[in-house]
Amino acid sequence: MGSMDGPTPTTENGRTARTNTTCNGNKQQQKIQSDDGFDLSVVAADKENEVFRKGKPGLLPLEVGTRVMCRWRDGKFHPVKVIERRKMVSAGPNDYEYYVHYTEFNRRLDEWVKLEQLDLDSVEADVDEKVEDKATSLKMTRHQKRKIDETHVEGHEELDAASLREHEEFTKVKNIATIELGRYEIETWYFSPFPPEYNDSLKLYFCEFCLNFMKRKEQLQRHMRKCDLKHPPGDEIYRSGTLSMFEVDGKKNKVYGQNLCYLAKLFLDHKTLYYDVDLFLFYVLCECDDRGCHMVGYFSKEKHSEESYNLACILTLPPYQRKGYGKFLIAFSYELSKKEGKVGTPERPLSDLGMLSYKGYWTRVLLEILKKHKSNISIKELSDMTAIKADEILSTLQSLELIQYRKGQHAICADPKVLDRHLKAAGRGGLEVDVSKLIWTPYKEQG
Ligand SMILES: CC(=O)SCCNC(=O)CCNC(=O)[C@H](O)C(C)(C)COP(=O)(O)OP(=O)(O)OC[C@H]1O[C@@H](n2cnc3c(N)ncnc32)[C@H](O)[C@@H]1OP(=O)(O)O
Repeated sequence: MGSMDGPTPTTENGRTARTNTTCNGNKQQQKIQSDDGFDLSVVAADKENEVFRKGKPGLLPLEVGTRVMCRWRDGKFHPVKVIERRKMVSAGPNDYEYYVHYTEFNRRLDEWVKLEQLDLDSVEADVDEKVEDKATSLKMTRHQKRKIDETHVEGHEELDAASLREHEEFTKVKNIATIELGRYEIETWYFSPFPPEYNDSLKLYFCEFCLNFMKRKEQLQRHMRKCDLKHPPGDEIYRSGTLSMFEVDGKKNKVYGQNLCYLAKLFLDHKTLYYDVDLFLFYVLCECDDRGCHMVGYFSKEKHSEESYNLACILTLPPYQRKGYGKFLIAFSYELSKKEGKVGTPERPLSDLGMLSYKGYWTRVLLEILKKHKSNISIKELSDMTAIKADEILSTLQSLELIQYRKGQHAICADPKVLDRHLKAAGRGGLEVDVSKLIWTPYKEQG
């Protein structure tokens, strides 16, 4: 496979990518065929690349910021940007691994790749670094501010450009690669600001009940012999079959709340990590068996929200995703809002998966009501029935083209056939919340 100068393009994919891109990765290369159908452009490109590599002895190691094509797990080449590089153990001068961001994909797919996964012929000549230099030499941008808020490391307002960049770079690369939680080993998605003593650990071991985390398996085994929790600390407010929901008060269970935030940040990108867990309630969903209650996912909720947020962060742990638990958690958050007699909305920004789940939930809930009531119902009534904010009802129905604007007013036009078509397209409903099993009163500050 790869030599010190880069991979020899012997695979079909390598060859395909090469024929489609030139050295700067943008222009399409003309396909030249010989009489017997052999693709001569490959040979031509190989020659050209040879020259390119020889002509650019400084190509390797690649600079941070380089844009290049990279072979992904689907076997195809995709454009990436190099975020970071590291020398490999027992390495030659150019033996680096590269941490890349696939520019077409979400950041959770960022990963370390080997040189042979990169198509060096597609390296773009200009490295982005200069542009980034410019940005960091200016005052802090909104984006940078947000990045810092995300990880909530205090004192950043004081940072000079160099330290700021150092911090940005630090958070760009996933620190923990995998975690062990209960019977699952889970690959992480994003950076999470664990205390510095965990910085050198690629894997962390979590107690699935108290969520304490450790660097070594033996520590976890020792801990499990002592830990007397078999479910999240707090009140069980819902039980239906094997499914239970626990309400954990961040003020009463500070360490648990913080551990949960560290864990959740590994799968949440644009969310602030609040150390100040006192202000939150955590609703932890569990599948229960004779060994205990195993966390499936959770959502957090501010005790008092001025913006009528009924959910701050939501997570279904990856092994449990796409099984309807996300919609269950969303439905649960609205059931709590109904009990409070308030409308609610999730805190922004929503992630891509968060947005998909919410849109799916809103669509299904609204269509099912419209099916029963035909169009004789107003947005206000829908909002009262569902605890969904009127704005979100309007935008959902607008996206389904069920709203007409007549005489200065929005009117719902719901043809039963159209409703059925949309309902079919809306997919599965998710796990149902059986409201009769919810035993809960809204949070009240204790005197
Ligand atoms: C306010 C906020 O916190 S925003 C941040 C939201 N949280 C995150 O992004 C954390 C990481 N992601 C997750 O934890 C999960 O993906 C959640 C919580 C968003 C959804 O949880 P899940 O248990 O997978 O949800 P559920 O099984 O009910 O599916 C929800 C719907 O979202 C869509 N969806 C969810 N995941 C995917 C996916 N990977 N690809 C395509 N569609 C998806 C589908 O429409 C799905 O319904 P379907 O399976 O019937 O087609």
